[in-house]
Amino acid sequence: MAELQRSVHLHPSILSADFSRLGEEIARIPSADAVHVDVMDNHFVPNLTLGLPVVEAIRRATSLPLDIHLMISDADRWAPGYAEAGAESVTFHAEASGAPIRLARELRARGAQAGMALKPATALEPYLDMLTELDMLLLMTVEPGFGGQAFLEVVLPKIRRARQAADDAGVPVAVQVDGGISAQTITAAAEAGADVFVAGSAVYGADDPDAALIALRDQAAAAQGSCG
Ligand SMILES: O=C(CO)[C@H](O)[C@H](O)COP(=O)(O)O
Ligand SMILES: [Co+2]
Repeated sequence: MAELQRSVHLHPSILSADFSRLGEEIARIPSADAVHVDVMDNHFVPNLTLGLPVVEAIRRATSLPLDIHLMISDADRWAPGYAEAGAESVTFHAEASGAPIRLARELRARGAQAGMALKPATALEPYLDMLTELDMLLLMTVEPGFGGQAFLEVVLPKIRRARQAADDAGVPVAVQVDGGISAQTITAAAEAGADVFVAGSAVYGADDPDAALIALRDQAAAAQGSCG
């Protein structure tokens, strides 16, 4: 089957922003396609960030779409609340869900796009037959839990297999990558077939975060165009 028409989306992660003034920090990235919000529970991952009340406050502080990345245990119980809070997409980890198909359907029923994430070492193949249930598949390119880590090139073949499987099946699922995305790594991820890119330190570590995200998005689009 012919490759689906793709576009590039850049989602800055506020994990690398100043949490004491989140509203102002989000106002520095007006060109973002969505704001990536990392929810960590100090159980699924060894770090603690923020939860539903803060996501609700962020929802009020910006008109940008919210891309919620849940790194929490018992996703079946907690994820639907984030859809209710007005997130455009809610991504749960497959490793934290007992019923991923049911959860994806519940997220869609509550008006959010359904995303499912896989840690670097989690196999893709057991989940390929549920791609139609998903709007987005997140392939982690670092171990979840912290920003500023190095991109794991070992995930590149999994990105290629996911893109190939989606294209072969004609499923319009986005393939998101998260972790270590920068000017040094985004071309390889785009060439492998990713189309949604999360970048935390590479955006908020720049003097001009909006210029940085635009440059990253342009770089990914050029890479995608050169291999399409
Ligand atoms: O989910 C995450 C960590 O678990 C973050 O979204 C990710 O690490 C972004 O930060 P950076 O671009 O600095 O790697
Ligand atoms: Co994330």
